[in-house]
Amino acid sequence: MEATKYELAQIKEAALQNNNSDWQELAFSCIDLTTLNSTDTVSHVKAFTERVNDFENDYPNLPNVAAICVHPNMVRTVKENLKDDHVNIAAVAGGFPGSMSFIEVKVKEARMAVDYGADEIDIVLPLWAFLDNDDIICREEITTIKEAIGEAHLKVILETGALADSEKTRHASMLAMESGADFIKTSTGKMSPAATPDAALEMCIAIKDYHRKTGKKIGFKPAGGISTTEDAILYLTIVSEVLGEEWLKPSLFRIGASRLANNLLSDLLDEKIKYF
Ligand SMILES: O=C[C@H](O)COP(=O)(O)O
Repeated sequence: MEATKYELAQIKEAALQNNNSDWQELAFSCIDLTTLNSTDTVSHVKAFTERVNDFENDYPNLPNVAAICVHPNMVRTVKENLKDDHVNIAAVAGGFPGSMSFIEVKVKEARMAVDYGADEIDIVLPLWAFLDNDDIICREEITTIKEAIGEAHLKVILETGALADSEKTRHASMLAMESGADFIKTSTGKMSPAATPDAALEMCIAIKDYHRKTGKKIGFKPAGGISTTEDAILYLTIVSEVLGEEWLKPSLFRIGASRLANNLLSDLLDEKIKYF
């Protein structure tokens, strides 16, 4: 089986070697800077967006983050305030984080987020169906939401911490990609375990298999609990080892994180920084 070709222990060794400023900058440029708290307010999201606007002036030698990721009702605030055209707006939708709603509501929520300005929509695989082996419902939901959001990119969160084994992770990955996911994402960040290197490895192998079969390049987004530079470089290294350097760019790799940016920045600039 393919998985045996990749030894996590060796990838971890390679990640130690990769932990330099080039890789740290690359990791920073792939961040979906996330605020997904139930206490998020319009004023908080506005201030959060303004930090991203200011970043280019404050750190002209560094790339900005790839996207700001918020709840769907906060998309409008980001859209009204975001000045950097290169930073995308991502919204979680579809009954995030549980996916426990009606398909009609999920579609409407995802579509409304796009109408308010989201470039990317992050939905959760309906685990309530997947864990009952009801692939048909899962495929229908993803396909329907994909169709409803038009040109916006769709990320499907597998919530790998809820999947029993690597086979399930591989199966969920394939199902999501076959149903129209532009990215597959590990976790919501709302349950434990969240992102893990083992799940990331399985998902990257599935992306590679899918690319071999179809020629389509699907992106990968580890998210949930990723807060240190070392974590970020490890996920980049997994992608590099399995999928190759071609995947090491924001169009095919993101890290969803609420706490990582300050730590990466601190390591890049060699001083403790709390910017975001
Ligand atoms: O989608 C992104 C995650 O919710 C972020 O999780 P985190 O707050 O643990 O970094």
